[in-house]
Amino acid sequence: MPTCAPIGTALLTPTEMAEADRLTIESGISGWQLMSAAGRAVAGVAAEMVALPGPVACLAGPGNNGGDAYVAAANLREQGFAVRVFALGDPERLAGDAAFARAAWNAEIEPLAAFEADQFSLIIDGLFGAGLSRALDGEVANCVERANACRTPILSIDLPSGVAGDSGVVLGTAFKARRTISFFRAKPGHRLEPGRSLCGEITIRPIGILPDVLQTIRPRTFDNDPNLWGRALRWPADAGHKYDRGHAVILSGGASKTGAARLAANAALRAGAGLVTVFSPASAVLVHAAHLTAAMIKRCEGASELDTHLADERLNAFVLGPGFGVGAKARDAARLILEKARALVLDADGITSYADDPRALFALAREAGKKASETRLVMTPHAGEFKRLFPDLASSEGAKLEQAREAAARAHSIVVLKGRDTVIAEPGGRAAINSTGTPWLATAGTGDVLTGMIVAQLAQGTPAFEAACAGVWMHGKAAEAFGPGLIAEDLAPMLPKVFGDLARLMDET
Ligand SMILES: NC(=O)C1=CN([C@@H]2O[C@H](COP(=O)(O)OP(=O)(O)OC[C@H]3O[C@@H](n4cnc5c(N)ncnc54)[C@H](OP(=O)(O)O)[C@@H]3O)[C@@H](O)[C@H]2O)[C@H](O)CC1
Ligand SMILES: [K+]
Repeated sequence: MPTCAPIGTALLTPTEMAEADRLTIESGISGWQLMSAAGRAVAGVAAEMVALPGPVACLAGPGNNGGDAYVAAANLREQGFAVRVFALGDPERLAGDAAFARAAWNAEIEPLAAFEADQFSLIIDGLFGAGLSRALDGEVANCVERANACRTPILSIDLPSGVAGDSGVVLGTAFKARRTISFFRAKPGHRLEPGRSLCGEITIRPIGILPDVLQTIRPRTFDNDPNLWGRALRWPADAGHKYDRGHAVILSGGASKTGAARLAANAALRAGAGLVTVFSPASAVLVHAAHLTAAMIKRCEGASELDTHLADERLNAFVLGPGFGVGAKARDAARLILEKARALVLDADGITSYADDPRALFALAREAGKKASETRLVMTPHAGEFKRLFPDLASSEGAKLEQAREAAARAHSIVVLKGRDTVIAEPGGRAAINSTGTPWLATAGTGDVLTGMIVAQLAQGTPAFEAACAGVWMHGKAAEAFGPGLIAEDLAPMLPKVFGDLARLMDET
């Protein structure tokens, strides 16, 4: 099995980043050194975006984000660019490192009201970064809207001003940047929508903060990439056989709703489950038989037949929901599977079946987890399904990361809250934000395929959080590999390429 770096790529909230600064400064590197490095890095990216002599506008706010902008302005001037600085508030009131930075600029500072966006070849946004504390309004909001309305490219320092670093939520209004440069590690706001889209291309540069500080900070949020879960992923053993790779079961709906189960079944096989069986009502067995080849089919009419089949302990991971139908039959199936502490991916109708009594599901998940000493339930809701089980959490606007985290703790399960910025959260508080995928994934049946990719990892014995993360990542990578024109059936055939790339990536790390 390939090996991979043990820790994930951490995403730091503004509070954690401030702690990283503090610990670094404590170790002997000054705040001014950090700001100088940050400002120089900003100037470097700016010089990639605009030809000499510019002109370049630097917008400087009242805190250290503004400090970075003054350093960048001075550096660009040294390179020969024509630079004008526009400040929000009274620059005489800047304190600490930002006051040093203003002194280093040592030239005219104009008020923000004098800034005219269309007179420049580049705008550097140094109004607010990690210290954003409230909605943009008045003069600042007006300036942002004027800049967004013209075609001048914007380079944002740390975050587009107006985007909250911990959630990606827009407070009032925000710059729409062509590029964003941030330092040391990215923040959740760089990955979560709408922040992610407003950042444009993101560059993360080291500025002298020592990675060791992460041992003290112990971040809980990560990029969903193989650094996080690669070591935990099961690969076929050299002398292994198919039973070593688990037996996944997909529960099918009735005769007119069988496609979803087959999408999941084929994806589960391609994603590495040793065996896959579709449990089908009698009325749908022949429909499946006409389409399935490597996947097996077994009649399963209802609770008592399912109970009988569950006596076979090799059936270790299940998908329930896609095309299954909403109601007591789904609840009975989920209960039987979780009572036997088998791994369960619950999606679509399976989730909706618990809309009236989510706590019954959470209790089953808690007991299954206790019995197996590991999380057994993975839920894969989109925003609408999430709201059915967690109406109170869904009403807290925009804070997707915290919603998923809270839901996972409450439901004793892995919650995969889907979207362009899918969040995967576990009950213990660890969460990952996914960035793979393309807009073409917004098409019928792709969610069914995702359940197959996750159940395949569960069947092989990968722990539930890592199984969900890996499934989500692969799903996105498969879409990227296929490109435009994608439909759900195209995803599983891309997995051989995705696994090949993954193996190479992990060999390199
Ligand atoms: N390790 C690093 O990443 C480093 C980053 N650096 C840069 O520092 C900033 C963070 O600096 P900070 O001073 O903490 O915060 P900001 O500059 O982002 O903003 C704080 C000031 O802005 C005022 N504020 C906040 N929101 C608004 C608003 N909506 N309207 C008006 N004014 C606002 C805030 O006022 P308060 O009243 O809330 O106090 C502050 O005055 C980081 O983003 C990086 O760019 C360092 O250079 C080096 C290390
Ligand atoms: K900014």
